[in-house]
Parts: sequence; structure tokens; C-alpha cells
Amino acid sequence: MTTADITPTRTAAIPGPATSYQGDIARYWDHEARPVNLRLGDVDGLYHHHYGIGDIDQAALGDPNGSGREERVIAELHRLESAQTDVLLDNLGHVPREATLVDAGCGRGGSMVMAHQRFGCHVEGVTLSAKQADFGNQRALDLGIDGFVRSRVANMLDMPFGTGQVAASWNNESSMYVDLDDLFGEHSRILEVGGRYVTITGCWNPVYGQPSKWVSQINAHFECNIHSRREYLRAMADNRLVPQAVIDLTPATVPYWELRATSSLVTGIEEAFLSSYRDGSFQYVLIAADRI
Ligand SMILES: C[S@@+](CC[C@H](N)C(=O)[O-])C[C@H]1O[C@@H](n2cnc3c(N)ncnc32)[C@H](O)[C@@H]1O
Ligand SMILES: CC(C)=CCC/C(C)=C/COP(=O)(O)OP(=O)(O)O
Ligand SMILES: [Mg+2]
Repeated sequence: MTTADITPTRTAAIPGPATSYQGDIARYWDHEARPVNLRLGDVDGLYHHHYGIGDIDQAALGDPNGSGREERVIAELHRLESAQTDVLLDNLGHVPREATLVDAGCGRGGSMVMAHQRFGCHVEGVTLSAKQADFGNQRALDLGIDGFVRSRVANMLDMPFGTGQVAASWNNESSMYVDLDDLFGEHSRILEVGGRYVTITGCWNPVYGQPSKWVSQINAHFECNIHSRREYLRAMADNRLVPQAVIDLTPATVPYWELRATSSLVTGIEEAFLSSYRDGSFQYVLIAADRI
């Protein structure tokens, strides 16, 4: 009997992580179960691992000391996280029903479901975490959209899609886990010419000088490597991605963090986000680019 005979097909079909770092990140997300993410997702079944934007609806929050306040704060934080996805989808431009979209670093799949509900198209997601992919696929099954929305365990630097096959792709708070030249080279490969790429990300501000202590704290908290704004624009330019919109979402995300800091679901990272947004060392940005 050869080694091939005793190797399970599953092992052969799903290659392991490309690097030890990716193995650590896969484990991180396989074990993640923070109430701030699960309780917000439970509001309407859209599970996000990104942050929120927009003004707080004070009327929806009601009396700060009133009963049911905590549930209302959770619902409001969740509304702002879904509003963030809506802005990302707004920047994809026209998406026909027959298009295929790719969510690189798809998490539990909340953005994918919203994209399908808006455009009626196919949405493919990749994540390093088998737990997240299973979770996203179960949600799609529950919603009866599993024929359109699919998550897979795959490396976004080596995606299981053909060259020029994809109408649009995005990274929603997932680009701080990879080298940007490698990432944009891969998006550029899978996108059709004229296709659209969008990222929403946190980046450090070169005008500040170097990554601040708050940025270092966020990196340590999530085991990620936040890039500078300059790195994004350079790596896009080097990989046939021409920015059509660069939007500073920092003022729009501050109310989310202020509200989150008052909730019972704080995780301890709120001060780092608020301080770095306020001292100008860190920015929350959207970049939409066309593949030329
Ligand atoms: C902060 S979560 C964002 C999830 C999702 N985009 C959202 O908005 O809810 C980061 C995601 O990036 C994924 N990720 C990190 N590095 C990756 C890689 N090299 N290939 C694929 N996914 C990766 C993680 O598995 C995780 O799902
Ligand atoms: C903007 C930056 C730098 C993001 C880093 C990536 C990240 C971990 C995003 C949020 O995930 P999450 O929703 O799981 O985090 P939390 O538990 O804090 O809500
Ligand atoms: Mg979250």
C-alpha cells in the first residue's frame, strides 16, 4: 500500500495553510465566538466580522436608563455594521444577475448574503477558517440561497477561480492579513478587464509618521499587520487596479465606536480604535478600483 492509498480524499481536496502564519489565523477564526459578533448577528441572521458606519439613531436607542436598552444598543450596532456593507456594495457599480462576485476573506458570510439579496447574482467566498465556511454555508442553506452563495476554505492569495472570470471582488476588513502586492495581483488575475474591486479597511496614516502605539495594539489584538494608506495605493497601481473612489470613512465610524464603548459587549479594543482615529494615526477607508 502506498501513502496515496491511505491519504483521505478530503485531505487531498483541501490543501493546508500556505504558511505557519495562515495556520495561526485559521485557528484564530475557528475558535472565535465573541458575543459582540454572535449577539449582533442573531438580530437578523446576518453575521459580520467588520465594524459599523453612520449616525446613531438616538430615538431607536430610547431612554439610557430604560428597560431593554441593551437589546436596542445591540440592534443599533448591528444596523451600522450592515450599513457598512451597503456602502461597500454601492461601490461595486452595476452587477448583472448572471455575474459572479468574490468575497476575499468572507468571515461568516454576512456581506455575501447581502450581495446576493441586492443583485440576485452568484457570490463566492474564501476564508482560512473551516468553521466560518461551514457557518456561512449553513446560513445560505437555511435561507434557501445555497445555489447562489458559497463559502470555501481557500487562500485569498491563490483563489480557486479562473483568470478573468469574476465581475467584481472585495476585501471587507481582511486585507491586513496578507501582503498587498500578492493580494492585488491575485484580484487582478481573477477580475475581468473593466471589473471592479472594493476594499474597506483600516490603514495607518503616513502623515502621522509611523504606526502609532494604538495601531500596534490593534495588530497584536487581532494578530494582523495593518498597512499604510500609501501601501494600498502603490500596490493597486502596480497591479492594474486604478482607484475610482477613495473615501475616508473615519468620521462615519467614530459614532459606532463611541456607542460600542458604552455597551456590555466591549472587548477591550475600543480605546485603541477611538484614540487612533482621534489622533489621526489610523484611518478607516474605502477604495474602489477598476481593473484595467
Ligand atoms: C475580520 S474578518 C472579516 C470577515 C468578513 N469580510 C466580514 O466583513 O464579515 C477577516 C477574515 O479574513 C480571512 N482571512 C485572513 N487571511 C486570509 C487568507 N490568506 N485567505 C483567505 N481568508 C483570509 C479570515 O479567515 C477571516 O474570515
Ligand atoms: C479595521 C481593522 C484594523 C480590522 C482588523 C480586522 C478585524 C479583526 C475586524 C473585525 O472583526 P470582528 O468583528 O471579529 O472584531 P470584534 O470582535 O472586535 O467585533
Ligand atoms: Mg465585530
